[in-house]
Amino acid sequence: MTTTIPTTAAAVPVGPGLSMFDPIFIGIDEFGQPVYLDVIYRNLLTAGEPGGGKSGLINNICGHAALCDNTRLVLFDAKLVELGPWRDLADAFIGPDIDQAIEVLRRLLVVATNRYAWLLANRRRKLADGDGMSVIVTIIDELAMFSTVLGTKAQQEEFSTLLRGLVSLGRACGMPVVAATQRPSWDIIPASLRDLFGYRAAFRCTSLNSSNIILGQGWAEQGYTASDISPTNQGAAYLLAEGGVPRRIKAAYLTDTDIYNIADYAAWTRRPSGTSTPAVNPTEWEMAA
Ligand SMILES: Nc1ncnc2c1ncn2[C@@H]1O[C@H](COP(=O)(O)OP(=O)(O)OP(=O)(O)O)[C@@H](O)[C@H]1O
Repeated sequence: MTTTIPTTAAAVPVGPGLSMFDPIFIGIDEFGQPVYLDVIYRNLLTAGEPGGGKSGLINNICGHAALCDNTRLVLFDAKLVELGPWRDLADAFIGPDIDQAIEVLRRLLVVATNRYAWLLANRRRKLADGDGMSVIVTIIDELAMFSTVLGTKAQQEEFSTLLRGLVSLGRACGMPVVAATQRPSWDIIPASLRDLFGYRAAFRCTSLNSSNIILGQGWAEQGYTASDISPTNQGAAYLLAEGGVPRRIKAAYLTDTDIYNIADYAAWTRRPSGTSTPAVNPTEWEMAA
């Protein structure tokens, strides 16, 4: 009997074939059922006190996006270490630099505007799987660093205005935004910004008011408050999906080793000889649709 040893594939499919249009697994609910998010059409805001588990949730999204074909990452992390493991496969990785943050947001808005022109020309309202256009996922860890700490007041305001623009435009044109903050207060998350996020995850908060700032006014009074999450129950949160009722979840947790392993594998699948070809030089990345 003759056996044929397959030759090494010239290109390994990403994922394989994983897409941002696929539901993203992020953990389980209180009945042990898996919880999935459709981040492609809904931005995600995650907030809660330090150590509550926000980064865990964000890393689940990053891991999924990193493994997806035709998906690009734009990462903002003033602390560098939270999203740092994914930096090699990101189109842009912005550290504690408000000028760069503003510049990149401006470019993203240009891309979003171009995509709307494309949608209009094609008699469409939103991007769909199969359009062939890349999904650009923007992830911001510690929103407050860019909107209240780094730079001048004018720069912080410009950052916040541009971000508001991207969050409102991005969802229909394949450019979702995921943002996290440790400071659930009105100056960081005004209702006008919060309400643009179709998903909101409230990790442990110190007060009913903080929980309401994330989920929306009135939920704490109805019994849905992240202040009832035990400090030792990291990764537990209330997740609200637009139009629904907050749901208690426990985010899946990736250790640092898991994260680096996924990031390394994803970077390998995205190598120029693979099926997905990122910009050769991140400074020359071409985000236009
Ligand atoms: N889903 C989870 N399951 C079990 N443990 C978790 C989970 N999420 C987080 N933890 C534990 O809690 C610690 C803090 O989590 P994480 O860094 O995600 O919190 P955070 O809210 O992002 O904090 P910070 O705001 O300081 O960045 C982790 O190092 C881990 O030990």
